[in-house]
Amino acid sequence: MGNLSRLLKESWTLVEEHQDKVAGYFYARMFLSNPELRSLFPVHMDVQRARLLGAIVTAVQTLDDPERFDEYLRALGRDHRKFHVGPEHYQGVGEALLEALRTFAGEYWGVEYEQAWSDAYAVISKKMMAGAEADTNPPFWHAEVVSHERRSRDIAVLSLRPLQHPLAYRAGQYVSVEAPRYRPRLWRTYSIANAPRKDGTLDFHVRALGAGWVSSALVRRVQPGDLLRLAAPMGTMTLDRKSNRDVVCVAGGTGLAPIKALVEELARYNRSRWVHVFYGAKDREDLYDLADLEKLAARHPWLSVVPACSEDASFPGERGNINEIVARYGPWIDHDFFVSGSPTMVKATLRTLAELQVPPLRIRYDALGEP
Ligand SMILES: NC(=O)C1=CN([C@@H]2O[C@H](COP(=O)(O)OP(=O)(O)OC[C@H]3O[C@@H](n4cnc5c(N)ncnc54)[C@H](O)[C@@H]3O)[C@@H](O)[C@H]2O)C=CC1
Repeated sequence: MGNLSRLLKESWTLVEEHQDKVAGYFYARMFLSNPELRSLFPVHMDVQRARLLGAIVTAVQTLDDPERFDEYLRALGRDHRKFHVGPEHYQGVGEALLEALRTFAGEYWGVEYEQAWSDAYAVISKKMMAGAEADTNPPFWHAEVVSHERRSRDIAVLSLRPLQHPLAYRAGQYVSVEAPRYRPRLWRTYSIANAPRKDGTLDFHVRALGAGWVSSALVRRVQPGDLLRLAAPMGTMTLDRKSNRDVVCVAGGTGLAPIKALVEELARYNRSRWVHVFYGAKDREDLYDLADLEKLAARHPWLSVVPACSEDASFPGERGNINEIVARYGPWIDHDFFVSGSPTMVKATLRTLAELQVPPLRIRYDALGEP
């Protein structure tokens, strides 16, 4: 580990416990120096708070992996154009960040840490600005809801058509979505659930859960004809066309969305790679897209689908958490992996794959929901 990376990790432990407070302080400071930004960010900042801290933590943790760091930050810069964040704002943001860290780190904060964060922020902001500047797309797209289908009590599949400009993306990527009519200025990320289509339409799989305000509006209130807004595509969970290894996809719940897009993409050109999809849900009602997946498997002999339920004792198929099911079907030493689901599901699956000795470089996942 490099010295900078060590200093960042070390100093982060001083504030880690107070993440919420650091974020609150940071935003208050930033809006004080850039009041014009306040009206563009959500009234309730919780989601954005988590996102900022997630971004910092990811940047800090991936400093040893320059390529991932680079694309992640460029995408973050493009994504922030939706808040009209421009090059003139970055200095004030950096000052607010350092002040927030200094305030909450306590007596162990020192010159070395201050310098490390300042250097890291210089790299971060340069990459974010470069990403934003190179982006010739609009800061966000208006998209019309063309269909809305309830698939279970709290899951819906929506189809959207971007107006005016096409939205170019790669299968497996995700975008921030806003429902201005119902939840103005609140953006949440969702994966695009289909490979790019000629008519430009995009599918989303959404589950309304607890306090998920945007998700509950998307499931329970949004109707065909409504206008939503979408920001720049992000994420690195995409196919490597040069790989000829067989593929294993592990999906938990609506984490199926990007996996479905990848399978559709493979269906356009794949002839030689076996593709195994493990699809986990709590009960059979939650296997909301199984019928579609089975249709795809019937059409493509290289595709197999294994559904599993973790809380449905009479399900006539595999039962258990999806990572355990994957382990039962191995060995998987020579496969490419795609993993998508809740953060705890992703973690559990990564642990299982490590036990199965799958090389980490063959595993793709996006920490969606965290950053
Ligand atoms: N909607 C979207 O576009 C996307 C959603 N996601 C994320 O996927 C998640 C989906 O949530 P739900 O549908 O509520 O799924 P869920 O909580 O009902 O879980 C579905 C399955 O995932 C597995 N699982 C869950 N927790 C686990 C754990 N701790 N260890 C091992 N396996 C576990 C189990 O097999 C379970 O049956 C959300 O966190 C969402 O943020 C991820 C990518 C895209």
